[in-house]
Amino acid sequence: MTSQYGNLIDGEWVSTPEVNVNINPSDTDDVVGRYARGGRDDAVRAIEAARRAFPAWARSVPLDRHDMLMRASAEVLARADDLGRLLAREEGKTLVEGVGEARRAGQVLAFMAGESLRIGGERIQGLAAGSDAEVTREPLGVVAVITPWNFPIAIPAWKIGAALAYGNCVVFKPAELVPGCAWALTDILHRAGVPRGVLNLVMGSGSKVGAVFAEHEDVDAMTFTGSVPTGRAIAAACVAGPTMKRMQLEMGGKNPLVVLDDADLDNAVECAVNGAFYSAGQRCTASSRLIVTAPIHDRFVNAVIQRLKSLRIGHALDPENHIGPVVDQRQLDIDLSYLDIGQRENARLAWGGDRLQRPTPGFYLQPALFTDVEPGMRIAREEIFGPVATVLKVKDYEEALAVANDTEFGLSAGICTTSLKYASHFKRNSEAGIVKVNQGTSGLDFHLPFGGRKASSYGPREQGRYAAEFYTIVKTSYTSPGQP
Ligand SMILES: NC(=O)C1=CN([C@@H]2O[C@H](COP(=O)(O)OP(=O)(O)OC[C@H]3O[C@@H](n4cnc5c(N)ncnc54)[C@H](OP(=O)(O)O)[C@@H]3O)[C@@H](O)[C@H]2O)C=CC1
Ligand SMILES: O=C(O)CCC(=O)C(=O)O
Repeated sequence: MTSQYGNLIDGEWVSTPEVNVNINPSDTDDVVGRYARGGRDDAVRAIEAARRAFPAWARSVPLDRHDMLMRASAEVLARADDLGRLLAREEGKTLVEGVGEARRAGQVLAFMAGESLRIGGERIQGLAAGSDAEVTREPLGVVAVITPWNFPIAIPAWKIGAALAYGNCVVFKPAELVPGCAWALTDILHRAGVPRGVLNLVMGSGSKVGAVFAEHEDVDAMTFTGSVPTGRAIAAACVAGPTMKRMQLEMGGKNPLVVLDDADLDNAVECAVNGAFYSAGQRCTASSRLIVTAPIHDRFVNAVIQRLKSLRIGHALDPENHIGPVVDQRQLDIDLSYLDIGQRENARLAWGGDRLQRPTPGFYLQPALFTDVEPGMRIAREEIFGPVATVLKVKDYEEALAVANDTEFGLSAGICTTSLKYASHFKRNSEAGIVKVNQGTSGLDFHLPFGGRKASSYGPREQGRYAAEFYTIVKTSYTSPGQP
């Protein structure tokens, strides 16, 4: 049987003999669809098509790029309920989260449409008499987009939207677990008028399609979101060839949420529960380390547990549920192994961690809260990427800050406090790319720069106007009037 949903290469939908069967993690008997599984040859053909399309697309009229992205945005927004449903079905986010993410994808495309009109530069007087300099931005060429499964439509939209807005061609490889949203987004952009070869979708495995994108010399830049080990492997391949590729790598996190004695307890509990457990904790910005000062610790932990007891975990498409399944058996096994590791490290499993049975066969796990966690424990240092959070008790703000920064990661960090002094100090001294005060560490605005420090990120920021730093290359031109 060939695939029902093909790859888009050089403007044509192409099916493949190998098929990726897309399974619903809420109900493994439910087949979402049969998607193409391309190989190395498909990846090369896509890159060649993008290379051929680039000169014309680079010279395209900004208003045409704007209008095309706006048409795509309008369709994504108009179909947000259906796309959100598809997302919930293939990834396991709840319906509310899925629809919210689809809307965000539509909004980000509209923002990037505007960016295609706002690309600007500078004119600076040169040092020599009569010399003027212009600093302008040009597209890079062919950009490879490799995305993870946990934000199946928003991350592709913010990468592809930016790449196209600034005049680049794209070869796109989504995570194999979530081909549905990637296909739908590509189809929308294709019908919105993206010319032949400018956007190519190659669904297939990371080790085949992704590896070709990283190695091929006709790819000029790589934007990747995923795990740290994959990011490092891709980075090595991107610099190994004759032309080193520009890279933007967004990777993992082990994000701290500090809760001080003076915090508004209800708000702190909401930030913690939402940040750590919604989307089944499968966010690189998840609040997986809750760092709590001693006087408020027991009240906070009890309140979090009470809140967790009120959450319904079940089928992602049931609007009554707050948290869906984890994405697949592999992720479930990882989560369960960390529950075991935590208990062997003598942390206390204060709540949850049970494998849940529901009417449909799915990967359901009760949110788990560890207390009595020490900063050196593996559960406090390694990214789990599931509904498992740790509580670390600290003496005071100074210790909280030190523990918050004591990590190889640096994506997002939060603090719950009513003290301006501590909030301001934390904003200045947190070693994270994103700092939130009295807000959860997850849930970011699409018009603001997104990215981390340390092992979490490499290269220029994504999103907002800052995306131009990655997706364009600066040219400096000098002009003298010449002889009169
Ligand atoms: N910082 C951020 O912005 C975010 C980071 N993440 C991180 O992503 C991880 C979870 O996502 P997950 O999809 O499992 O991450 P992976 O790193 O496993 O995969 C990410 C993407 O890379 C592809 N890939 C895998 N191997 C290679 C390779 N050798 N060459 C090129 N591409 C390859 C995957 O393809 P395939 O599907 O075939 O495996 C997938 O499309 C978490 O660690 C999380 O923290 C997630 C979202 C946001
Ligand atoms: O938290 C967000 O809004 C999105 C960030 C993201 O991409 C992630 O957490 O995986």
